[in-house]
Amino acid sequence: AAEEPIAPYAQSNANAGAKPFESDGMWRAFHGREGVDRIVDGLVERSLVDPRISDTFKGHDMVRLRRVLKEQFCHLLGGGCAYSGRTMKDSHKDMGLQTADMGALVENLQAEMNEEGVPFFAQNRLLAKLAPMKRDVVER
Ligand code: HEM
Repeated sequence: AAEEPIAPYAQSNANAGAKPFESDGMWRAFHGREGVDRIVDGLVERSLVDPRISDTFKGHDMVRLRRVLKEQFCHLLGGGCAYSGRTMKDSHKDMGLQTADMGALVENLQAEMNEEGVPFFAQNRLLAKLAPMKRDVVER
């Protein structure tokens, strides 16, 4: 499916907001590309019907979001993907996100990781990597 055009920006793995895990243990715990694709698709679908946060996603390009979110997770989990998306600060600016929105998204991610059968310790290692991004996502 086609993506909507966006303003140009500098692409870099540094935009992904954290350094990747170095071994392939996490990538395997998430069942590789197929597992990550299922988790990201499920996360987006779950968030689109979640009354707490669904409005936030309206009018945004979900084709692009799915693609770059899959890249970001693959990159961070040590799957060897390059991340081609924007920084976490640029991606979420002017969206007015609050701590509760971050909590809702994390709950949806946990539900998808559970459904995929990702071991609990591996779930928590990913969540610990994402947690510091809160300062770039949520508005002070
Ligand atoms: C650690 C937490 C989060 C991560 C890692 C994350 C990751 C991302 C990524 C990779 C993108 C796409 C960047 C691009 O288009 O170049 C994005 C965009 C977006 N995120 Fe997040 N996100 C997080 C939190 C949230 C929360 C809490 C919400 C709302 C409840 C949210 C809603 C959105 C929306 C609506 C977009 C589309 C923005 C646009 O169209 O320009 N995100 N996010």
